[in-house]
Amino acid sequence: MLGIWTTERIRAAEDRLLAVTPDGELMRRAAFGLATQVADLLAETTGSVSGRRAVLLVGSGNNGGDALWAGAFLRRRGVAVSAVLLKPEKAHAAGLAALRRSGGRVVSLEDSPQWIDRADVVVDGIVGISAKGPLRPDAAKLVESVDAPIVAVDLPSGVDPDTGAVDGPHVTATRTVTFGALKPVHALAPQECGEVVLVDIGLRPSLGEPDLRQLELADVAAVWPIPGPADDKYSQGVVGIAAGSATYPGAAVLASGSAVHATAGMVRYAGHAAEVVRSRWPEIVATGSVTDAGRVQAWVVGPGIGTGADGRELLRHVLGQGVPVCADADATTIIARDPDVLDARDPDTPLVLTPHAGEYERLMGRKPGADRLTAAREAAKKYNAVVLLKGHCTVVAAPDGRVSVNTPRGSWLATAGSGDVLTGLIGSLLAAGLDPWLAASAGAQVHSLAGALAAEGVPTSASGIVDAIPSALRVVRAAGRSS
Ligand SMILES: NC(=O)C1=CN([C@@H]2O[C@H](COP(=O)(O)OP(=O)(O)OC[C@H]3O[C@@H](n4cnc5c(N)ncnc54)[C@H](OP(=O)(O)O)[C@@H]3O)[C@@H](O)[C@H]2O)[C@@H](O)CC1
Ligand SMILES: [K+]
Repeated sequence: MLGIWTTERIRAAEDRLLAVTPDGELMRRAAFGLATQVADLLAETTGSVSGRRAVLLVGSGNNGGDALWAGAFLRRRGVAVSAVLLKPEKAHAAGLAALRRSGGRVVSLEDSPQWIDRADVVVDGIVGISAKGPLRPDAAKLVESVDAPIVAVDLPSGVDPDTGAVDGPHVTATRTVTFGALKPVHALAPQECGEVVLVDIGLRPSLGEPDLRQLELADVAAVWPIPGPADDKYSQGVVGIAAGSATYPGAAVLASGSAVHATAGMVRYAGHAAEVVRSRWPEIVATGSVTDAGRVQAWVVGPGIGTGADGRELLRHVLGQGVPVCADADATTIIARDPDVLDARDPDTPLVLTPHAGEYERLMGRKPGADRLTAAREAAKKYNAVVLLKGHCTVVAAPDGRVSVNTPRGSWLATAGSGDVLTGLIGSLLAAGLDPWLAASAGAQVHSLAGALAAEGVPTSASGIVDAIPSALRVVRAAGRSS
């Protein structure tokens, strides 16, 4: 599991480490790692390093200092380096001196276009973890004129370090080289960061527990229930699906199919779409009502059940069964309109809510806003539930403060019915007894992997995502074996 720390925590850890490290040492470690990555990118994109041209965009802080020191290291490898200083009077003095000693050139803002035009690579050292807001006009103009691949120092300038929010001009990097630890921006703004490379500068022991986590496929493999010799259909978990209606059976078919593929456990369906579900998935035991569904170890409730009195009663019944519940779609709306429905739930019974931004607004009375980590955390606290906040990056917060982020593999999940598939996955994992935060986090990973595999570069459908779940699980298992 990858750990991610907020900039406040990073800064505190850096201060502790700086106090016991010779002056300038951390920056030189960071800059050496940066220079190596810039040289590697030059080799990859042009076939050589020596004789190539790098332009450094240098802001007024230590981020610019990293770029200047890296420029000095690149000179040793024969790269022609020019630095454009956005605020010459505030440029990092030691870094600038090192660059000058190494034979690097400093060019004025006015002269910069001719150097930027001829650059093989541009290094973005405009601003790092002290960034506030989008790029300022002078920096924005420079960045706009760049055609060469950009290596971002620590993070792409103009993107918020703690939320990944983009609210105006910013850098879109080919590669981002960060130091000491991952920051939220790296998980929340994958398109702006490009490939993220972490350079070790010895910070990890000073950091403590991460603020945010990102599951790797090997983590998913470690928790995903795979039947062993002693397992039967019950020990893998029996999941109940209360979804869909006679008029709209699609949600029922998708959530049920997803559950069928997710684990080897048994799937029960209860609702008005029983006929359709049975004919599509003969392995499912389908009945007309949740009251005669039989024993289940977790419920999926919500997609397509409607938001009227029947839907409300259905939700109440399911919440009162003392087993984990994943409440989605219409169930979220019912809870938002009538939170008393949650009285049916024993507070110790795990509940997973899976709102998109609109449902979040209904639940919380406000939009999630740019800080989606805090938004998800607050909803998790308020509802004493695991909250999976959908969006380009899916954030999963638990009431105990744990948060994970699932960085997408493209935009393939933006298709009708995709959410029903996710709910089915999470429900199956809950039935298998997984911790609800892990169930939601692992479900989101497999969902996005199945989406990418189903799409293979062209738009796919929710049914396509269901069909790709076995392939996604094979990829997950392979990652588990090779880790
Ligand atoms: N500490 C360490 O040991 C290590 C630190 N390291 C490195 O230091 C970096 C942090 O450096 P930092 O704290 O000096 O600030 P940094 O991010 O460079 O910003 C500087 C100034 O930029 C300005 N500015 C703000 N917003 C802006 C915007 N939108 N657009 C344009 N400009 C903007 C604002 O100044 P102003 O112009 O307002 O005076 C702000 O004060 C970190 O990311 C890592 O790269 C590594 O070397 C490892 C060791
Ligand atoms: K930067």
